[in-house]
Amino acid sequence: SACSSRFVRSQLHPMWQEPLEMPGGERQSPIDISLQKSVFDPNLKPLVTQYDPRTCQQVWNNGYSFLVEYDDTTDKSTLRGGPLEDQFRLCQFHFHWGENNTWGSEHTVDRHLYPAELHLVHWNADKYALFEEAIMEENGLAVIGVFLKVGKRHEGLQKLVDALPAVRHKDSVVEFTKFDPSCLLPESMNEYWTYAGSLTTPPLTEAVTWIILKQAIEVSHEQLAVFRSLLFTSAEEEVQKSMVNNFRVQQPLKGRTIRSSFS
Ligand SMILES: Cc1ccnc(S(N)(=O)=O)n1
Ligand SMILES: [Zn+2]
Repeated sequence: SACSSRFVRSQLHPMWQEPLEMPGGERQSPIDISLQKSVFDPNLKPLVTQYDPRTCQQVWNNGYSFLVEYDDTTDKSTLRGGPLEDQFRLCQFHFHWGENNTWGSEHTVDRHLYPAELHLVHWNADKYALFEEAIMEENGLAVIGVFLKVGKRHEGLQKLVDALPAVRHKDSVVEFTKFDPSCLLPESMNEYWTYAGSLTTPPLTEAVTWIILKQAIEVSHEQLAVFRSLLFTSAEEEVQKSMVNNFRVQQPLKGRTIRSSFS
C-alpha cells in the first residue's frame, strides 16, 4: 500500500545509529511528557477510530520494525476527533521495543520508560491524495502512541505474534488479513496527551500530530520476546543482528506545549 514508508538508507546506518538531524528541527520526536509541563485543554474531544479489519493486508519487516499495513485507498479505516480537524486514514501500525523489559518506548511520562510502544500511523485524507504527499506536510499525519507494559498475555496481539517468525529477516513480507487494530487500544480513548512533532525514523519530517494515550496495554513477557526474535538484517547477510532497541533518542521540547485531554 502507498503508506509503506521506504526509508532513505543513506540517512541511517544498519545498526540504528542516530540518523542525520532534520534540518531546522524545531518540533522533533520523541519527547518526555512532563506532567508538570502539560496543560489541560477542555476543548479536546474524545478520539474516534473506525477500523475495518478487511483493509488489513500484510506484515513487513523493513529493517527497523515490523509494519502491519492497511489498504488506505478508501476511507474504510479512519481516525478523527481528539485534537484533529480533519479525517485521517490508517495506513500502518508498528512498534518500538528494547532488548529487555526495562526500556524500549520512544516517549516517556515523567521519564518513566515502558518496554515498548505501538504507533498507529494515519494521514490526512481530507487534504491530501496520498500518504507520501501528507508525510511532507505540516500536520499531514496523526500518530496514536500506545504504551505496552508487561503483564497478562494479550489475546488480540497473539495472532500478530504468531505471524512474526515469517518476517524474521529484513525485507520479508507475509500476507496478514482480517486484523482489527482496535483490539490493541486501551479502554480509555479519552485520556491522552497531544503535541506537534515529527516522525521518529527517516524522513523525520515535522508532519505529525502526536496523540499519546495515557492508559497502557498489557502484553506478556513471552510476546515481547518474540518481537526481539526479529532481525535487522536480511537473510543474505552473514552477521545476523537482533531487532532490539529500535527507538530514537529523545529530542528537545523547544518551547512546545503538550496538551492533555484530562485534568
Ligand atoms: C510511517 C512512519 C515513518 C517513519 N516513522 C514513523 S513513526 N515512528 O514516527 O511512527 N512512521
Ligand atoms: Zn514509530
